[in-house]
Amino acid sequence: MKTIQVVAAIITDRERIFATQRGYGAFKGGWEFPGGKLEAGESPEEALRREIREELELEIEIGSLADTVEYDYPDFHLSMDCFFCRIKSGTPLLKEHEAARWLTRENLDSVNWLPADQDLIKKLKNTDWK
Ligand SMILES: Nc1nc2c([nH]c(=O)n2[C@H]2C[C@H](O)[C@@H](COP(=O)(O)OP(=O)(O)OP(=O)(O)O)O2)c(=O)[nH]1
Repeated sequence: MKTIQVVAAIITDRERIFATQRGYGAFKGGWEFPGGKLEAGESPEEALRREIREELELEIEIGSLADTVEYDYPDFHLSMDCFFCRIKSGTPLLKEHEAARWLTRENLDSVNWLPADQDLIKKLKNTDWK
């Protein structure tokens, strides 16, 4: 099966995490961490900065790796590095997403996360947000 390398940002202000709703494609309507596919020659950090600029017009500070999600979708294998991030400058502007929400720990599972994200969401409920 083909593996897709994705990098995603768990943007947090420590109290809340920023979730976005996909606005197009096969997973339209599902909730995710903003991010996307690595391009040739990019490091995960470079790809993440680029994606977050493109999708949200934000500059971020990238912190620790929260998890690498490995998940088999019917058509591909997803390998997704998820980093804790902070906003360095800007206010999120939705260039590609349908909606966004800042979720507290209590309502972290109140949106319909993509299948690959489910285990990570459970884990985040019980870990520190750095
Ligand atoms: N960014 C992001 N993608 C996720 C998450 N969970 C999850 O299963 N994915 C999947 C959905 C997509 O198949 C892939 C992300 O790649 P992408 O955003 O570039 O996908 P895309 O195919 O819509 O983009 P594109 O080819 O149109 O550029 O990873 C998540 O939390 N964040």
